[in-house]
Amino acid sequence: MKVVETEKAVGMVLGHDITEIVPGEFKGAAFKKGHVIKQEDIERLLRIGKEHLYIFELKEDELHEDEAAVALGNLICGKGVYFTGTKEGKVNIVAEQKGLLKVNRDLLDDINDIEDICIATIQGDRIIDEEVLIGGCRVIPLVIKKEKIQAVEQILKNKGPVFEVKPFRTLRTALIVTGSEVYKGRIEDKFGPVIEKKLAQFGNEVSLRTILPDDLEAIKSAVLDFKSKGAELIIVTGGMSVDPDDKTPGAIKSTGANIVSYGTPILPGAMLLFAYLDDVPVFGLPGCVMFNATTAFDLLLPRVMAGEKVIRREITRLGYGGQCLNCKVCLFPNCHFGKC
Ligand SMILES: Nc1nc2c(c(=O)[nH]1)N[C@H]1C(S)=C(S)[C@@H](COP(=O)(O)OP(=O)(O)OC[C@H]3O[C@@H](n4cnc5c(N)ncnc54)[C@H](O)[C@@H]3O)O[C@H]1N2
Ligand code: MOO
Repeated sequence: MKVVETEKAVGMVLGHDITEIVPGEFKGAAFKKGHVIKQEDIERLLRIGKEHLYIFELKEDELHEDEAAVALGNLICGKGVYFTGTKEGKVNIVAEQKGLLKVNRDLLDDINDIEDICIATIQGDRIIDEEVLIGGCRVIPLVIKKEKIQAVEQILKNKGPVFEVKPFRTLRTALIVTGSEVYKGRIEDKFGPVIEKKLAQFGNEVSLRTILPDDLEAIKSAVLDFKSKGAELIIVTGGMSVDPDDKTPGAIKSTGANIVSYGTPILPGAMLLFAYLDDVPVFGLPGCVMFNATTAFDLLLPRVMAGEKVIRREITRLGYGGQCLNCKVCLFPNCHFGKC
């Protein structure tokens, strides 16, 4: 550490806490060790009686914690994500827009494995609103070797960033409500409104719709017909389990759709079917999606709406964290459900 005249210390790093006492009002650290001295600090420092300061001397190959946090923020934040100014050596990572939060877990782990680097985050693959906190990053010591940040750069090269928020798309959506009891008017359709409400979260609505009895051929024809009419997302409700009248899985299969998963390791929602008819995602939704606040559908729909192709292994992995606790007040997505 070297001694520097206070008036010449702008931009330099304070080497120790500076205590200020104003009788009857204040006693405490006016400036903390590690603070980067600004022009507006000079008068206050002189009023505390500090005409000279101990200053940290950063070597050529070192970065102050504030600079390091900013360098990290620049490296790890991708599209739809920004980071705030530094406070006590840390920056916050925040969503710039509403969308699907993506966190590259492998890159995150590799970076956090570097000693003295810290990135904390919420889990990804969930809806995030604009201006919501995603995480924070910082380095641990007050000064860090530049090579540590260069190591982060190397990890991310051609692979990064760690964080991204993908905007949701508008998809021309078809809804096929099945159930002879609904078709024949014995009961009112309660599934349709639930689906509309869930789609509305993404600014999406139902463009094509029909109500059908539990008839395999009728359901199959409707799926193919809506596909030919330009549906970009097809949702079929009801008839998904094991009763003789449950025709929906067979009907979706008979369209030639590629079944990604029928039987998801998620509760509620085990009877959900997810398929692609060419590139069009097709959901078969069991009755629980109408009844429960949160199900397998809420885990997969955000990814589909962000334009992601969902593969079987990704659904398989959802078993870990796939049991909803059916809390009295549902906090989803701020809970473990679907966070593998
Ligand atoms: N023996 C078994 N029974 C059930 C199983 C099982 O594995 N073995 N799974 C249960 C699970 S889990 C669920 S979830 C439901 C799946 O239900 P489905 O998708 O087959 O639904 P449905 O049988 O068509 O209807 C169930 C129930 O919901 C009413 N419903 C359906 N659609 C509508 C609508 N559009 N509007 C209003 N009400 C609707 C329907 O009338 C029935 O009361 O199966 C469990 N059973
Ligand atoms: O699996 Mo049902 O599809 O859980 O309630």
